[in-house]
Amino acid sequence: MVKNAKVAVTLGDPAGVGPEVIVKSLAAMPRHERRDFVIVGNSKALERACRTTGIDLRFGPSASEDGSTIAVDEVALDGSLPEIGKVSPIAGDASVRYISRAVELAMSGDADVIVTAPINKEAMNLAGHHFDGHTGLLAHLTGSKSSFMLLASDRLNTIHVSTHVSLRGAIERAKTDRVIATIEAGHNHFVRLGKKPRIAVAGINPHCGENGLFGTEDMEFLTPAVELARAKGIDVVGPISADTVFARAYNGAFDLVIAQYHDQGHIPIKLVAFETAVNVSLGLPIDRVSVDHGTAFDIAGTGKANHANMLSAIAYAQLMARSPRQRA
Ligand SMILES: NC(=O)c1ccc[n+]([C@@H]2O[C@H](COP(=O)([O-])OP(=O)(O)OC[C@H]3O[C@@H](n4cnc5c(N)ncnc54)[C@H](O)[C@@H]3O)[C@@H](O)[C@H]2O)c1
Ligand SMILES: N[C@H](C(=O)O)[C@H](O)COP(=O)(O)O
Repeated sequence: MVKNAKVAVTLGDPAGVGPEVIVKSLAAMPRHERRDFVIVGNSKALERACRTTGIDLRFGPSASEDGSTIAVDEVALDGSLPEIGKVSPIAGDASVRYISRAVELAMSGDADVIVTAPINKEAMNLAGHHFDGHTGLLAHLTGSKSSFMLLASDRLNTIHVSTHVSLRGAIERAKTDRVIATIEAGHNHFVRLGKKPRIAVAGINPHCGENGLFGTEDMEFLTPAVELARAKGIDVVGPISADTVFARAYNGAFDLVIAQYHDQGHIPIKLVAFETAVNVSLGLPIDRVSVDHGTAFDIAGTGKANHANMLSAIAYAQLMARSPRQRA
């Protein structure tokens, strides 16, 4: 068991609210706990966030014993510090290189877990890094065949069969094999955290297609996936109509809902737990937890960004670091 988990926190897009929520979170924790963190990014961006928020923190290449200096693993910007609140390829490129460096730390054992501040996907793609977000990029960097996005909160958890694709693409992806793989990834995660989860699969069509009246995908692909997963000993039911399954889970009937596409799972979670829900990447050889909000360019540089979500991500990351992975 890891005692004091070493947490690598990536800065996110330096033009967004990432640096602000990081410095606010560090300032909110007892000084000695700051020794467990290394920020992967640029001190200049952190210092700017300190000025914005009126926070007094010191950064250096390594943490001091008493936690008064916070460790920064410097990743040089390819240009000057990007302007706050603007999409920029320099910021997009930097945000990818922070993640890449954090993966090196995690793969080598120099970090137990990665916590990520938000990146801007437009900026990342403008810089020539053609990924759909952290989840796909992390799969690429770790040589993983697939990765899954879990959104976790106190009363509602949902893992997605697909995420950053068009609705048309999502329907194409909601096939039996992929649904089973998603059920298994979610199941294994909960088992790792010490719980045998009760899982519900959300239908893809209105009322699960109503026996083919509104589409046949539920009976063709989702019902067999549930049957096959049950045969593997997983406590899973469905498909259940997506308009009610999240409310039932929120009220305690299920520990995890399998969402068929991005917004099906994201809307309910962000509605009930925008401040506290965290985004967890599953199916990778390393652990990564993130805030569930984005770069919020509309408020970046104002000091208004709420850091509660970053604190939740850090707490969930520490929980994962204390929970050993199951051997295959
Ligand atoms: N973890 C991530 O890296 C992540 C997550 C979500 C979105 N994104 C990316 O962020 C960019 C902007 O996305 P968006 O505009 O759809 O969503 P967003 O979460 O950045 O903003 C949505 C709304 O929530 C507010 N908000 C967000 N974070 C807040 C905070 N900490 N405190 C107070 N208010 C906050 C914003 O001001 C805005 O009004 C996109 O490129 C998107 O892909 C990244
Ligand atoms: N859909 C994610 C969310 O809202 O939390 C977000 O875009 C981040 O995705 P990645 O973790 O793949 O960057």
